Amino acid sequence: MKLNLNIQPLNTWINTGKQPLLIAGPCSAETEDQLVATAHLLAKTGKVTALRAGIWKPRTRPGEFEGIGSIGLKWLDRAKQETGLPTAIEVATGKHVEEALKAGVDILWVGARSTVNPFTVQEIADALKGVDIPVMVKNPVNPDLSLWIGALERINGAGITKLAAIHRGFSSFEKSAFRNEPMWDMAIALKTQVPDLPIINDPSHICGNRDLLPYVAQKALDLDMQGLMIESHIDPSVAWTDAKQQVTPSALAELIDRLTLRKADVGSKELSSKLDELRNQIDKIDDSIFQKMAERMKVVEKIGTYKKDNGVTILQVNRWDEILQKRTAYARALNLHTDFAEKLLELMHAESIRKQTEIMSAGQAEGQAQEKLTHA
Ligand SMILES: C=C(O[C@@H]1C=C(C(=O)O)C=C[C@H]1O)C(=O)O
Repeated sequence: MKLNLNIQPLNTWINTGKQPLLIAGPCSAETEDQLVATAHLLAKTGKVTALRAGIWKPRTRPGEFEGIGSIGLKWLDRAKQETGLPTAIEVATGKHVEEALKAGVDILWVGARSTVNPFTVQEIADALKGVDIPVMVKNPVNPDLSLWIGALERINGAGITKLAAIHRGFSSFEKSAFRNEPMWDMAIALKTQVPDLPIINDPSHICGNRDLLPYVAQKALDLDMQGLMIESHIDPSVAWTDAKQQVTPSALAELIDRLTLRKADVGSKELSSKLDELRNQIDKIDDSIFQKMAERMKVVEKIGTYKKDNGVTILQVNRWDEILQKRTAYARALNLHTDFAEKLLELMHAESIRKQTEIMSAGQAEGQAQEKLTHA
C-alpha cells in the first residue's frame, strides 16, 4: 500500500550536485577548534554537501558526555560562515528545535531514540509548525516500520515538506559484526510504501567501526538510497564519543572516491529492452512458481482433511525435519543459498499449518455455533 506524504523533491532543498550526497561531520561538537577545523578539512575535500555535529547527545547510560549544548550552536554557525557548508543537527525536544532555529541551523533530524516515542515526535512536530526547514527522521531503535512512518507523518503533518528518512540500523539483542543491524528490508519496505521519500543511509551507526563503512555505504547506494551521513572527526583517536566509527576527513574522501555510483534510471533504449527481455523471463518463472505453490496447497488441503477424519495432529515434526534436510541439500546442489531455502520452506510450512488449522477448525466452529443454537 502506497502512502501519500506531501514531500518536495530532494533537489529543491539540498544541493544534490555532489555525488553521492554526503552529510559529514563529527559525532559530537567537542570544542570550537575541533568543530571548525574538522569543517574546514571536510569542505576542502569538495565532497561534502552539509556539515553535521551532535550538540545534544542522547546517551544510553548516565554519566557519559551528553553533548556540549547550546554553546556548540555558535561554533557550528562559525563553521558554516567560514566554509559555506549548510549545517545539520539532531533535535530531541521542542526547546532544541527553538534554539536550533534561532541559531540558523539549516537541517534538523529526529534521532532513533526520539522516533520510538510518539509524544517526543509530536512535541518536535508542534515546535516546527509554521517553519520551513528540512527535517530528516532516523529509523526507530527497534525494527518497527509503523513507528518510522508514524514519525514521518507527524513531522509532515506539521507542514514540513522538505522531508527525508535516515536509515541508521536497528538494535538487536544478538551480537553481530554491526553495531546496529542494517535490516535492509525495512528501508526497502519504507521506499516501497513512500516512493517519493528520500532515504539517507547512516553507515557510521550501522557499522559501529570504521572498517565496515565502505561495504555498508556501497550497499546503500546500490539499494538506491539518496545519500550518506558519515561521521568524520579531525582526530578520531581522541574523539569524546563514538571514536571507533569516525574517520578523518581525508579517509572519508578516499572512501567516497572508492564507491561505485550506479544509476536507478534504466535510461537508454538498448539497456531497457535487454532488461525487459530478462524481466519477461522472470515474470514467466514467477508465474510457474505460484502455480506450483497452489498445486502444493491443494495437496496440503487433502492431507488436512485426511488428518481431520483420522484424528491426526497437524504438525508432524519428523516429516517436517525430513523435508528441511532434503530440500536444503537439494537447494545447495542447485546453488541456492541455504538461508534462502530455509526461509522459503519455513514460509511454506507456516502457510501449510495455517491452511490445515482452518480445515480442522471449520467443523469445530460450525459445531460450536450449532451447540450455542441448541442451548439458546
Ligand atoms: C502437510 C503436512 O503437515 C505439516 C506440513 C508439512 C508440509 O507442508 O510439508 C509437513 C509436515 C507437517 O508439519 C504433512 O503432515 O505432511
